[in-house]
Amino acid sequence: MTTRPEAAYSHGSSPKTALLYCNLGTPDAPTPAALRRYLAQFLSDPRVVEIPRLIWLAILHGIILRVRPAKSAAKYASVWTSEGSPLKVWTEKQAKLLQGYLGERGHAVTVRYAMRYGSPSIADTLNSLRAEGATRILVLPAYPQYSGATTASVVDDVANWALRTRHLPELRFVNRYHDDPLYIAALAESVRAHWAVNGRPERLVMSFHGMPARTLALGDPYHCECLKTGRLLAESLGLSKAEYIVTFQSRFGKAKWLEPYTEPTLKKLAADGVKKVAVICPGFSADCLETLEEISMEARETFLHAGGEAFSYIPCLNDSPAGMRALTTLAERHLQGWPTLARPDAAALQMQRDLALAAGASN
Ligand SMILES: C=CC1=C(C)c2cc3[nH]c(cc4nc(cc5[nH]c(cc1n2)c(C)c5CCC(=O)O)C(CCC(=O)O)=C4C)c(C)c3C=C
Ligand SMILES: [Fe+2]
Ligand SMILES: [Fe+2]
Repeated sequence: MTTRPEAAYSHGSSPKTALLYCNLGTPDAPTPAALRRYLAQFLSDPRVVEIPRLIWLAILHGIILRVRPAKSAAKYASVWTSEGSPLKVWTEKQAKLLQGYLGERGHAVTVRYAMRYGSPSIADTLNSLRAEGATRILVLPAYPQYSGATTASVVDDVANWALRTRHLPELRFVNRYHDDPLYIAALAESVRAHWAVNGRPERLVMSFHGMPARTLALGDPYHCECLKTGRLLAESLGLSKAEYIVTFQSRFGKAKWLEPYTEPTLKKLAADGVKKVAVICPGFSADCLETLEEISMEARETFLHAGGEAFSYIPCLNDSPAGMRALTTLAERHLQGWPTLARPDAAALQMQRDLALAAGASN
């Protein structure tokens, strides 16, 4: 093992705490070439595609990377903004806000964001944080529900960086926040705000990113955590079992994925006479291709085409104050014991306010 060269150790530097907010990653541009680079890195991750390596690499390079980049690029082009990919724009904004909210609560913490695939990479960002003197780093993956393909893959990447690093910071990881009361309250608030404008639907469809069905039998808690988020959100909104449904989207490949699938469910709802639905994607911390194109464009079209009359999409938490407060309190909980507090009174007061808010929302 060779570690990369690092600055000489200097005595007496004060400890510094940082937070690394990690999201999935996105292509640099909505072009086939950028998509090819992004998909090659993403789909070569053995956490993401768990089929025998040699067979998979032959399929990936022989077929998928020849066909998919152009198709995906066209989809990305339909959601691309003047500032770039929505996922990156939101993730960057969330990291800035998180730094601000933590600061307001009296915490001196440097917050950065990184992407598991593409840029800025986790390794580069960890190197910069170390160069800036970070001695303790809390890694917060932007995934409310744990899965091997997402959360564990972030941990792999950090561990790979650690293998090449001599002077390691103290490291902590957030594994999940699928049942966090403030996260659920933030989702519920976004649904209520949406209903206030668009009216109540006959069904609330909660669509989560899918995973191969076999991962459930292999011990991945993702499916259970999605269902729990769905149940808690429904309880918080006072919805009966008949008024909501949890579904799984973004199936990739021919294998069976977690069911029920989102689009066929919407088709069936329309065929059964349901005229008005609202769709929320609680597993995505920020709007991205999968929500803006697959749900708000494609799934809408499917539902309306099948006889539905009103389809509304409820945006992700993005930079909403309630969502940001949930992330901030989550970070605070995981930072405990690390002396980050410049103003302990401010943090304690805010935490009390948030807990009171969550208690109010769940009543
Ligand atoms: C939120 C959790 C996610 C899980 C679980 C997940 C699993 C997973 N994804 C693929 C394949 C693709 N996903 C793609 C995009 C994408 N996936 C997530 C999140 C999860 N994926 C997000 C947030 C995004 C959007 C990224 C963006 O740039 O906006 C794509 C790329 C797009 C495309 O070509 O369709 C692929 C491919 C697999 C195989 C998988 C399961 C284990
Ligand atoms: Fe995905
Ligand atoms: Fe389950």
